Amino acid sequence: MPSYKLTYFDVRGLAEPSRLLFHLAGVPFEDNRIVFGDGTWEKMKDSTPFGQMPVLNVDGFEIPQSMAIARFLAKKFGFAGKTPEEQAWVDAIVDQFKDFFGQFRQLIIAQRAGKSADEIEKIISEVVNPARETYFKALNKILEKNKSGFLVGDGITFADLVIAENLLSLKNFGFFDAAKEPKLAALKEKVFNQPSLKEYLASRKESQI
Ligand SMILES: N[C@@H](CCC(=O)N[C@@H](CS)C(=O)NCC(=O)O)C(=O)O
Repeated sequence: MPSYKLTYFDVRGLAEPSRLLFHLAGVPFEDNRIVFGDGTWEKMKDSTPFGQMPVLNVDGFEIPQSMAIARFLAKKFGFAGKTPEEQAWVDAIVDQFKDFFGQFRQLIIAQRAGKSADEIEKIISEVVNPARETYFKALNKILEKNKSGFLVGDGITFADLVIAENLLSLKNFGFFDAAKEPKLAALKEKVFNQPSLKEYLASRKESQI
């Protein structure tokens, strides 16, 4: 079996879908967590392929970009969709997440930069809320069509992991209310109730994102 090392900050964030894939598949990996602000990342940044994390190292072969990593692992472990058509939809949903996250990230950046309450409110009302509406509408439409409770086909794929993780982060930020979004809430529960994830989820380090 290859030796896997996944390097990221000590939060769920963009690496968590890949961590979940390892647990879902029962494949051992080194969960290499870099402490934010202790200088370690600054020293290693230039040696990473794109100067960012996560990075997956497979027997010395490095892969950057969180969703490329997740897709690679999902293909290896059988969670990328069963047919080319399913795989296309899994990828489309993950791309939809990336579009949304690009918008949502504006809020995180503004908060971390210490922007004023007015500026934050403007980003929420003009960027985050409209983007969330589009995103939730698209996901609801998909779940209405696909009767399995998962987003694509009749089994769990990495798209379900990406979306469930993102819903948890949105809940932590106050942008996801399970009572108002029953289909999305059911998806999140279905993912987090997977028997092979239970032990990890019960013990993992929680983070806002
Ligand atoms: N599109 C990239 C974004 C990666 C990214 O923004 N990584 C951040 C952490 S979430 C990072 O490495 N920040 C440190 C830096 O840019 O120096 C992906 O999905 O992997």
